[in-house]
Amino acid sequence: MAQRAELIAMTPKIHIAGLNKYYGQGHRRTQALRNVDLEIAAGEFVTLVGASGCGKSTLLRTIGGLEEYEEGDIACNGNIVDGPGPDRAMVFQSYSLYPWLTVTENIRFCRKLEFHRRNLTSTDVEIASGRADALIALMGLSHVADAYPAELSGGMQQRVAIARALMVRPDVLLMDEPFGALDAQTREVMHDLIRHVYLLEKTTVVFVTHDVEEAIYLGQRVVVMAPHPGHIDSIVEVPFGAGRDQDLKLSSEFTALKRRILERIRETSGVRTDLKQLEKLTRTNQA
Ligand SMILES: Nc1ncnc2c1ncn2[C@@H]1O[C@H](COP(=O)(O)OP(=O)(O)OP(=O)(O)O)[C@@H](O)[C@H]1O
Repeated sequence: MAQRAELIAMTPKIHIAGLNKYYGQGHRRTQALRNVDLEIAAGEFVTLVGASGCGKSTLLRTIGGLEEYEEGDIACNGNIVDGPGPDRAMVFQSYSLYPWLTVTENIRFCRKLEFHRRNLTSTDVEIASGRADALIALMGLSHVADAYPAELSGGMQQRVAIARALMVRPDVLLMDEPFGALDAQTREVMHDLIRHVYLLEKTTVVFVTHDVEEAIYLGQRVVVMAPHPGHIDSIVEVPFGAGRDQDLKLSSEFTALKRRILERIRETSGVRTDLKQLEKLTRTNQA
């Protein structure tokens, strides 16, 4: 099997070089990302972790074309990213479904818009309907296909949002803390579901999370980001193969990796220093 470096050389799905990103103007201008270099191969599952404010969402949104960038390059399939496109679908923590449409209608909706735009034929529409039905089955939504979002649990709503994102057969699925609002049990189910879908659809996935366990369980590589300004601190290869189950999280190899990444996030977040300063301040005030 080809090594990752060879894969990237053959098919660099996402290429990021020298990316600097700023927010605001004048004296309010702040740098959110500094000199980010990252290459992601076709079919890779990469997770982004790091302390709050280190630029995970900014990086993801910039890849998605939702944020402009001033310096550096981002390319998807060799094409410079200068806005959103059907090659990159996004899934957010909030499900952002259309409340007045059923599950099936939500999933078909954006594809319908595309048909209108591109003036496609009824055969294309039929093919899309088949795709929608397949995704509904794949995501375990068949029994709620005619329900409205308000009638579904959070986990179910997120399944609909993922199915909708997959509807356009994106090359890259960009996920911003998609399971952040779900309870622990539902998250576990969603982890196994998203891995199953990923292996089946062979999509490239970039996934932002606060949860290091989630990042290791899902990813082939974990990109650890650090703040002030946001940058890539290190990239950790996950040594586990495609066949993963929940018991993996209990293995010593998994917990050691988790400890290593958590330690790195603590080191780079500055929280430890802040606590020390706070202790010092408290002692001074008490003296
Ligand atoms: N629209 C915006 N305008 C100005 N500054 C912003 C904006 N969005 C993000 N920032 C700043 O950019 C930096 C990176 O934010 P970002 O949300 O990307 O970090 P994050 O790692 O995703 O954080 P979290 O884990 O808390 O969601 C932060 O300092 C944040 O305050």
